[in-house]
Amino acid sequence: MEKTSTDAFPFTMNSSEKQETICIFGTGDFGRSLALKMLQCGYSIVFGSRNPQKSSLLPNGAEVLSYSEAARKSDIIIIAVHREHYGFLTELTEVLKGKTLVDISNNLKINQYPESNAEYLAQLVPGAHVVKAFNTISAWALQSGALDANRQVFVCGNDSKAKQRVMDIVRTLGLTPLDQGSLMAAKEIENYPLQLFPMWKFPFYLSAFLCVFFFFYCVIRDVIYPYVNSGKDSTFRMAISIPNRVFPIAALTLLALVYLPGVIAAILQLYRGTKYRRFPDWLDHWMLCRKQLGLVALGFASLHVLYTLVIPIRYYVRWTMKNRTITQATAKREDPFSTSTAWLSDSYVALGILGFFLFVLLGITSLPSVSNTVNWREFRFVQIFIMLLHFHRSVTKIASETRSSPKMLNSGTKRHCIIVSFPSWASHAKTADYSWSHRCEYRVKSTNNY
Ligand SMILES: NC(=O)C1=CN([C@@H]2O[C@H](COP(=O)(O)OP(=O)(O)OC[C@H]3O[C@@H](n4cnc5c(N)ncnc54)[C@H](OP(=O)(O)O)[C@@H]3O)[C@@H](O)[C@H]2O)C=CC1
Ligand SMILES: [Cu+2]
Repeated sequence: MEKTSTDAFPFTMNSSEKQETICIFGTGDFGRSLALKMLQCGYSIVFGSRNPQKSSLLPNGAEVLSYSEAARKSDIIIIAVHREHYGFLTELTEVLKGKTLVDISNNLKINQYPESNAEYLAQLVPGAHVVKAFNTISAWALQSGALDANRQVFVCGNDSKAKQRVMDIVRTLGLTPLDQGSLMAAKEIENYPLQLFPMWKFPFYLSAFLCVFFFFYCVIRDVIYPYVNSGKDSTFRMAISIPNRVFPIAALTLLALVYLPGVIAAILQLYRGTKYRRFPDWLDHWMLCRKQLGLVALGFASLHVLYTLVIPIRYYVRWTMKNRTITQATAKREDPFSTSTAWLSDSYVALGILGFFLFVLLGITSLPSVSNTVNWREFRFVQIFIMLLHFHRSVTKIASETRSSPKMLNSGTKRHCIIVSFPSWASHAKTADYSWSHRCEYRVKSTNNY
């Protein structure tokens, strides 16, 4: 075996151990980056290239030969060439017989070809052992050493010996190999890097839609309607009041959507009378992105908390309070302290805090590192508590509203339907900001919207 790398990287090369030579086909970005990394880890590198003389920017210590010459130097060959150019490999079938070919290629689109690139390579060079690896690692990450984000290398292949050798190399490079089984898994591995936040797409679009929809709904209700009705300019509501109503609605809707697919799945299983049948694709996907839905919901809930905390320092709120006090004083009206109202309002806020705390707890327990330490029953326990708190909170809220404004009782029947069907959602949808204490008139009108 040759040792060309010793001069370039004497510090990583232990003279007593003789590292194997690895052949890399293709002197492009990825080939060069991988070679550099391998040289640093003590391997000898032989490049195979169409133009061995013209190749430039190659790492020091690497040798460049023609494809067929390079292939003879090593029995592990990394194919750093795009799939479209694999054609030349058919001429090398004899040389490549019995060797390990590592397919690192990616495609531009998901399921671009009927068979995976690795399986295609195996068809082109029948005598070789094809192993899929490295495709999830980027050339940039290899060069800059920024591998903390993704150290995982999915490896699959039909020949277990060849696969084991590739996994050893992956380990030597300081990466974590994950055995994905036979070459049949290659397709999935190739699709993986093309999926941009695969499980986040649906939650993202859904929450964007919810936000936009409810924002405009609230604008029509709280800005345009009062303007048309009484010429009142309340555009300032678009900064805090309306977002603070939109966020909790979005949070609770998303939270409901976290639990809904489980119920649908259970109903479906009962209806079919078996659990050994696949769910429809939409349900499957929905189930798989529940954690993301939950985390987005938690994000909205946190925003809601922040927006709620600033309420007392808002000019509008301070002005309203001051004005009420002055009006009351000049009219010499009395407003005796009501312990029950104090109780209701305090417990309302307290339940909100506890509900949020448990929501955060649920978010934390759903993180993989934490959920491993929490068993399923403990997880359910936290979830059920959140549900209970949400429910209680909305009931106290409705109770306090009803007390603070006897007029509210008029629409009581309608509201009860809402309470039963969508407890906390409804309570938030109605009034999420301070206005509940001093906009009773207006609220009676708006409640009828639901
Ligand atoms: N860049 C990246 O971050 C990653 C790339 N990959 C995969 O690695 C493979 C190579 O990618 P990358 O290095 O970026 O691509 P480049 O275009 O930079 O390099 C491809 C190399 O293929 C060789 N080649 C052989 N035959 C042909 C041909 N007919 N036409 C053109 N080139 C040919 C060339 O080397 P020569 O001139 O020496 O013959 C060329 O340098 C691809 O399959 C890609 O999907 C995978 C993960 C990440
Ligand atoms: Cu709230």
